[in-house]
Amino acid sequence: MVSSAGKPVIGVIGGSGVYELDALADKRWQRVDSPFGAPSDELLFGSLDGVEMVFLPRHGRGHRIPPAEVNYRANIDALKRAGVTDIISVSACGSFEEELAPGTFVIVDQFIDRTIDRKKSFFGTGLVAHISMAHPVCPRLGDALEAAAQSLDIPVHRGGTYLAMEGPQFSSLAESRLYRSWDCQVIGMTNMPEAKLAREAEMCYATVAMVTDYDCWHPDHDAVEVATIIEVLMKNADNARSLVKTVVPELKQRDAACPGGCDHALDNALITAPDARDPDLMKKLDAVAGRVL
Ligand SMILES: CSC[C@H]1O[C@H](OP(=O)(O)O)[C@H](O)[C@@H]1O
Ligand SMILES: Nc1ncnc2[nH]cnc12
Repeated sequence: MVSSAGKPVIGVIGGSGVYELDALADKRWQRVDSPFGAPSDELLFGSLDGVEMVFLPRHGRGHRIPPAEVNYRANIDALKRAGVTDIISVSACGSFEEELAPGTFVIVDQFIDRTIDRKKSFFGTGLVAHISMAHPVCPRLGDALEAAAQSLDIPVHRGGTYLAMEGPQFSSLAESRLYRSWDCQVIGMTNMPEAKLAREAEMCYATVAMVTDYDCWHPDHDAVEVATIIEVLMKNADNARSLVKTVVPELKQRDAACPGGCDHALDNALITAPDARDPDLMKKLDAVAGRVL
């Protein structure tokens, strides 16, 4: 089993507007099957500065899949099967704070999950697991992303809460105000259950939430529309590409296991007695939970 103390394999999940990773050398798209169904697309394998990389467009090439229909379990399972140790999630988001203007990259550190119609766990009847989500973002990945953004002079903000909404419709004004009153900093539709599943799969996970709009609460800005998001994303695409190119070499060598314990998340999580476990489910979990099964 791959350990995050050794050589990392960096996965990038590309959100809206990010459907390729041009910078990769020796690129090849390859199908990876998962017992949890079909991932959003083939995986793009390659390397960057000698580091093995795997890219997956979250909504598929051409943006075919809406946020609630993304098979998050298949995506995370496929990345795990591909050997990925660390996931950088690149996501568009709306901002709830004046200071987090469009173009800002927010390295969030918390999530509130308001999604309602998604499969949120690899585990279930026959093998029950309860992992900790107290600190859902990998501190080592977050540090590296923050430092890389600073070195590139990209406006970056460390920390903040990402409200994951169900969508696909954007929020009403009342909802937008409610989330602001909850002290959320940004909003999107995809990072949950993605972050939960990455943790269950013992992978380091961090989000670069790229602010594209002020949702609909700001008196001086129009309510968010897809056209605005794409316009801002196009302007930020170079920054996103540069960030990935800069951060990956920094993640190359590591002397220790994940300081946040992401790579041992299942150590104390399984509660089902060994003789009560479902062999079929255990088989499906060979990649996600193989280390502890
Ligand atoms: C294209 S507008 C809304 C869409 O954009 C964000 O997607 P992603 O997180 O994959 O960048 C947002 O969450 C919505 O899914
Ligand atoms: N305002 C917003 N709400 C939800 N998802 C988004 N993605 C980008 N902007 C968004």
